[in-house]
Amino acid sequence: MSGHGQARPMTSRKSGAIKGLALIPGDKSISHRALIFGAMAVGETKITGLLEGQDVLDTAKAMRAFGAEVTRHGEGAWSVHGVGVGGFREPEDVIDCGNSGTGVRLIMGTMATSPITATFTGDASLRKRPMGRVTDPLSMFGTRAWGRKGGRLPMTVVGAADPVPVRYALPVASAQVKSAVLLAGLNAPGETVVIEREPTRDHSERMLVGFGARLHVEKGAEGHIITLAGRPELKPQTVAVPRDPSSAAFPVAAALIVPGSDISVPGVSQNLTRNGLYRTLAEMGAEIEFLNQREEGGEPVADLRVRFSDRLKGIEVPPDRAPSMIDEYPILSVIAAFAEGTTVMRGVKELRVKESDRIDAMARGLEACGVRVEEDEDTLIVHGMGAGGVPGGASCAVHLDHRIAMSFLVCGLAAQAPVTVDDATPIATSFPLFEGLMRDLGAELI
Ligand SMILES: O=C(O)C1=C[C@@H](OP(=O)(O)O)[C@@H](O)[C@H](O)C1
Ligand SMILES: C=C(OP(=O)(O)O)C(=O)O
Repeated sequence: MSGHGQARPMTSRKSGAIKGLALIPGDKSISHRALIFGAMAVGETKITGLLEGQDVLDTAKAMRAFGAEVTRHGEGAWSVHGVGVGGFREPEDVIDCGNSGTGVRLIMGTMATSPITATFTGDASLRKRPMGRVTDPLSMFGTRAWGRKGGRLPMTVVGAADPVPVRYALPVASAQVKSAVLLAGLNAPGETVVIEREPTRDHSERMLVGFGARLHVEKGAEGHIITLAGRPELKPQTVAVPRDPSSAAFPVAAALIVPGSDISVPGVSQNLTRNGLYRTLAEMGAEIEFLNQREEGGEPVADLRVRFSDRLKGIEVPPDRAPSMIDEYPILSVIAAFAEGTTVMRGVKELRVKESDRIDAMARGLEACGVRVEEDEDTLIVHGMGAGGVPGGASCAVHLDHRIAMSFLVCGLAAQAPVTVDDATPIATSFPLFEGLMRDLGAELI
């Protein structure tokens, strides 16, 4: 959906207690991967709990364009008839990944070692994001790519006809780059090795093993050394997608800051490479219980019980925790505004290359809401005003960024005066049920 429709402003205002059961949709990262790995397997992969957000729907469309048969059977129930590793056909038209960095980067990796050419584009947000971080390592396989200045979309990628395997140490902590290189390595002969100094979300590694690839991870002085044997036959799987901890963060935050709240959020992934926000909230004194901890669909999950927490305290978030909560800094900065004391978030410069510059978007919006904020290239500092202490009464710019929109709408539920976002439509990329789910819990969204 590279054409962005009409902006739809939305306002949230001080609400009564947030109460009830919050059934969060499927994890976005795992949903993209279920479709892509399913397309690389021989036979039929069955998926339940797939996130039907626009980002994932764009990946489904792309997989069809490369030759896989992708079918929706009912809500969250999908199947993919894969074409096998190296079986992608050349798409007849431009691949439009909409708003999704994960979609475009993983798909570029997947086609990079097949003798086909594809041109990728996206919406105005995605066209600003750097693709060189993916096309640089892909060039080591023999792939060529031409894009706009600064390695921006639209970009044409010519897959390597005769790929060679690669050994690559990630210069940024990015699961998208790691996954793109591993996906390219699937169709290269020999062993492809990716080294990551700081661990990032490990869904690709877990799922590749599940689909039958030979992949192992060693923990050495350099970090994680991930070795993948090329040209496996991937076997179709049944994938049960767990609920998304990044989406869960929004109703969780609302419950923490709105007086009297008490919600249950069942089956949320607590994968250690994803649950940094929840560890941080525990340190801030949030009243969250992690009940019935168990495994579902190969992921550790827990049922969360979250209550209003009037004594949240600001903390220093350890910078090495950043990769495990990278998408949660916008909502954490809202929670921090309702805490007592200062919350310091360092080592977060990757936030500047997301759907928007998230440090800038949060700093400007929080300031407009009356919160004192400091920032530098790699840091965001929020001076908390305590429970009920945020004035609000502002209009915040979303910059085509779903997480910025949801963060400020949550802020308005506990601020003294309503908060408006200039465009709520991007929320549909990751959490199309947000508005209805939040209203059912008692949130006043207008
Ligand atoms: O691999 C993934 O599914 C994702 C990785 C992260 O991006 P980076 O790899 O750019 O850190 C994250 O921000 C994004 O929402 C999803
Ligand atoms: C950064 C995000 O997604 P992507 O990179 O896939 O656009 C996100 O969902 O917060």
